[in-house]
Amino acid sequence: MCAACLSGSAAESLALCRLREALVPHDLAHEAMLTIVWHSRTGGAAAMAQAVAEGGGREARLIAADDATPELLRGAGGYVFVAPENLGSLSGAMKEMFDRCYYPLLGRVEGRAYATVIAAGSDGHGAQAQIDRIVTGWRLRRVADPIIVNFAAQTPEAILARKEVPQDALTACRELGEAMAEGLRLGIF
Ligand SMILES: Cc1cc2nc3c(=O)[nH]c(=O)nc-3n(C[C@H](O)[C@H](O)[C@H](O)COP(=O)(O)O)c2cc1C
Repeated sequence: MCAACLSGSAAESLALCRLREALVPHDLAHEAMLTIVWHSRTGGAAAMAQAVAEGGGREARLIAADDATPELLRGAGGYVFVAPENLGSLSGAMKEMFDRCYYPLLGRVEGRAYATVIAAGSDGHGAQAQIDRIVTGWRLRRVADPIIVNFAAQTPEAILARKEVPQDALTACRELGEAMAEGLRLGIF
């Protein structure tokens, strides 16, 4: 079991570990044009990150927020940030990724393309606005409309349950990945 997953209950931690293993099949050393940085606790953002990567095809790579380094992010042509909203803002692991990478990349990724996908229980705009604010410092350019998928999870049971992402949301994520990869490949972004 990886260190990042040791905090929750045993069953929850094991499930998250499997999720991480399943979602990191790509060679992290490959300098892909489209880098999808993701964090997920109950599977919603993870499934959407996977769909973005499928759309992006060979030019896309998935990086779990815990595994993201300034070097890996610097090697990307564009970014899709996929994460849950927690307590009105970005989930802690995703915020930690920005805290860790922000200053090493400041002034080194200006003008690159980005987009966001947020998994939410009832809102999602706080997390999205927080990413927008952070990457304004990096001078990234939003190139696609924000995607927020609301799972109508507001009770503790619903919030802790594994999330099933609706097909139309997965399709939107695949199309986002496809459009971003194509735009980067053609030099439009
Ligand atoms: C501690 C915690 C706080 C949350 N706070 C919010 C919130 O402020 N707004 C919201 O829309 N959803 C909130 N949620 C719900 C999650 O965003 C939702 O369950 C989402 O599906 C989680 O994404 P994931 O399935 O990728 O882990 C919260 C969930 C947790 C565990």
